[in-house]
Amino acid sequence: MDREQLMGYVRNQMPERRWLHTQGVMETAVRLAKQYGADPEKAELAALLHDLAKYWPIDKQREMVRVHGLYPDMLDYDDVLLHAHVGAYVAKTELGIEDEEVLDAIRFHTSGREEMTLLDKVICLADYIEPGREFPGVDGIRRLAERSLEEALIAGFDSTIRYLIAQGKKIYPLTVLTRNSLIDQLRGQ
Ligand SMILES: Nc1ncnc2c1ncn2[C@@H]1O[C@H](COP(=O)(O)OP(=O)(O)O)[C@@H](O)[C@H]1O
Repeated sequence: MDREQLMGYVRNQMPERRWLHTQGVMETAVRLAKQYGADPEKAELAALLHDLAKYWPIDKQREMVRVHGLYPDMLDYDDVLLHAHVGAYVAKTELGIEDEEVLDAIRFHTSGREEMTLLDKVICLADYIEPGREFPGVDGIRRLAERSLEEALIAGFDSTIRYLIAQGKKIYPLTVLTRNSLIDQLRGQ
């Protein structure tokens, strides 16, 4: 599929407000990629595809994670985590995306992972700060994004972890490991 076909495909998978979010993530990811030296084309592609499975029925997502062995430990946590792995799987097997860097950035855009690549960081942060986002603290994260990907991402994960604690929800541990790893990176370890 070419870029226009992929845009049409993704747009058909989601309601209009999520398509606006996707476009916001694309613009922000390209800007961050240029600012921090990642590949803007890969950033735009990963951003376009990152939420493609977000509105797929949860039963279908759970089934795909089980059947295809996509990070099955996620099945014990919030279902919202699944769409990232399902999206990467669909991008690879149905949309012909072969670039593993792009696929990983889709795969880990919600949870993060230890030793995130530059592209992973760009997509994850763009998802937090695209212009349509309005959660408490988002402007502070936007300001941090002007000087440090890592500081901004830590603030983003802090906000997610605080939210999960306030809701009494379980925290998928990879996000905690991701945050620890980003703190080590900031300290130059
Ligand atoms: N480590 C985690 N453990 C459990 N749930 C998480 C974790 N990280 C993120 N989430 C859930 O995922 C949501 C964010 O997912 P995301 O794909 O960015 O959705 P949206 O784009 O709608 O904000 C958080 O609000 C939280 O509910």
